[in-house]
Amino acid sequence: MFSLFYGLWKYLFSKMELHVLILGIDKAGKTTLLEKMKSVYSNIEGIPHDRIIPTVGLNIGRIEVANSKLVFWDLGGQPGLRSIWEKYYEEAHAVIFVVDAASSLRFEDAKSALEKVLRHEDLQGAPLLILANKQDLPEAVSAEELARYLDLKKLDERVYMFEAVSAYDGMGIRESAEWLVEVMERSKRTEMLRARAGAMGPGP
Ligand SMILES: Nc1nc2c(ncn2[C@@H]2O[C@H](COP(=O)(O)OP(=O)(O)OP(=O)(O)O)[C@@H](O)[C@H]2O)c(=O)[nH]1
Ligand SMILES: [Mg+2]
Repeated sequence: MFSLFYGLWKYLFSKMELHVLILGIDKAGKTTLLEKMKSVYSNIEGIPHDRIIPTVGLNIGRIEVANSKLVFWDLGGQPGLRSIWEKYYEEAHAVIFVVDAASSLRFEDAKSALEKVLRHEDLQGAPLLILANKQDLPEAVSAEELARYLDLKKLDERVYMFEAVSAYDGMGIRESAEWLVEVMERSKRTEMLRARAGAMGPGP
């Protein structure tokens, strides 16, 4: 009997969605990246680059990667909108932080925004994927160079990875999504969020 319930429990949890928060300062390429992810994984063409406008509210994208259902929350990165980010932290299984790797003048702004994200207690233990976006541009720095520029402290206990990507040509997109799924599926944070969702039940 126990194993029957345990099997059902595991089955239900395996069907649960994993929430990925896409953060980064304005113009980093978050929305363009989300559209590219959607087109890579669903074969449906995303919104063309030139029709994407700066995000003010929230864009939601759902994709399935290696049998896991992912829900992406893409928020606006303009300075006045960054205070909204923390409303999503508690429910996020992982964070993608997008950086425009071709705009070295904005690395300092990106670094302080990311440091603030990492200090927030509601994101404790959340795996972090830092993307050096716009690799199709000749001035873009590599993932290793970006890691040196950002020089992040206190990353030791967090599962993280830097990846070079281009939301235009799709470079690094599959590697990024597959890494995320793998780390989220074994993270303690996912276990904790699933247990919490299970304890609250399906609701009325
Ligand atoms: N060359 C190049 N340009 C990109 C890439 N990704 C995004 N862009 C461009 O960068 C600009 C900003 O892209 P968005 O996707 O709107 O950036 P965002 O991070 O969502 O910006 P906010 O919503 O304001 O926070 C647009 O002109 C995009 O076309 C990329 O991989 N390569
Ligand atoms: Mg946007």
